[in-house]
Amino acid sequence: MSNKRTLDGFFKPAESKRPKIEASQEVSSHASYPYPIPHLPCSITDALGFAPAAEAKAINDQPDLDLLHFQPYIPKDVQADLFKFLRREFFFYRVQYTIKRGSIQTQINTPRYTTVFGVDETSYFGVDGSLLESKTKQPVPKDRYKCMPRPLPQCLDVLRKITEGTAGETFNFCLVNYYANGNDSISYHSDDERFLGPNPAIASFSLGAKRDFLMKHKPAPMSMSEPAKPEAKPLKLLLASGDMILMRGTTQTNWLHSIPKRKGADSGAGRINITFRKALVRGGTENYYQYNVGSGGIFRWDNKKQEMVSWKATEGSPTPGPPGTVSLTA
Ligand SMILES: O=C(O)CCC(=O)C(=O)O
Ligand SMILES: [Fe+2]
Repeated sequence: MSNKRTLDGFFKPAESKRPKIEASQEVSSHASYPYPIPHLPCSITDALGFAPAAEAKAINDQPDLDLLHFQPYIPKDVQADLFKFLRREFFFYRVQYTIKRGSIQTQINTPRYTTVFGVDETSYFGVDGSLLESKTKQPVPKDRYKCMPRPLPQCLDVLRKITEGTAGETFNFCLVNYYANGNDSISYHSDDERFLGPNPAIASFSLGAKRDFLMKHKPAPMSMSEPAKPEAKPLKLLLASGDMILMRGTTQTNWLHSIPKRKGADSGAGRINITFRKALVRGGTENYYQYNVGSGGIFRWDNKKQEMVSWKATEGSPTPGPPGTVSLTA
């Protein structure tokens, strides 16, 4: 075979020469972060300028259901890079908590890695990262929150702004789930807490492994006065890397959703889910940090081991939990 370079060779994009994911020099830091989070590499930020990459399919042919499904939202050429960047750069938690039903206490082990950023509408972060009251613009008293709210890092804020443009909504919270494999899951629930207000819009992104997204209508309350509504059929959407589901209107009030455990194809691979939401009152901030940060250890992605590993803080680094709690594992 000749080594002579052909014209074709000159004009073909040199795909293999593209740097993997170049590190950004700039970082997002905050007193509440265990360590800084690099800004998105320019290659990813630039590509996000082309989002949404596809028009949305409306799914609203069932009672009380109002969904938009973007397949995909994140352009194909950066889906894998964005997934790897976020998995590598975030700190995650594996939250445990107890619930009491009557006299019986049960320990719940959240079956996925989680993290959260943001603060409810009553507060905002000043340019120096300090927490200010929305009404008075004065510093929020130290004991206002049991948790330590933290601002969205730049890498999520870029996506938040684009998503706000698409959804015609504003968001102040970002929850991140990492499903390490098919054993990780989220059970049937609705994101209808009162602190989100009526008819909350929730934008939900998928990156990495494909997973089923199941939806079913909540049981209708028995009512003599209201006529029976037509039966709602359960729904199964296969969420692929780069997809975004916008859930809005009466969806959360009336429908439950879940990501069930998965066996077989793709069950060994990881998936990141990012949701943007708007919490109106303080209770939302306390709730989101309690169930997505908690008081357990911090986990980081270990690229050699290809798994999340427990991370030990160096002395003097801040703990992300409520002030005064010991939140680092050995
Ligand atoms: O992982 C997903 O797609 C769904 C996550 C979810 O429902 C939630 O975090 O409330
Ligand atoms: Fe949810």
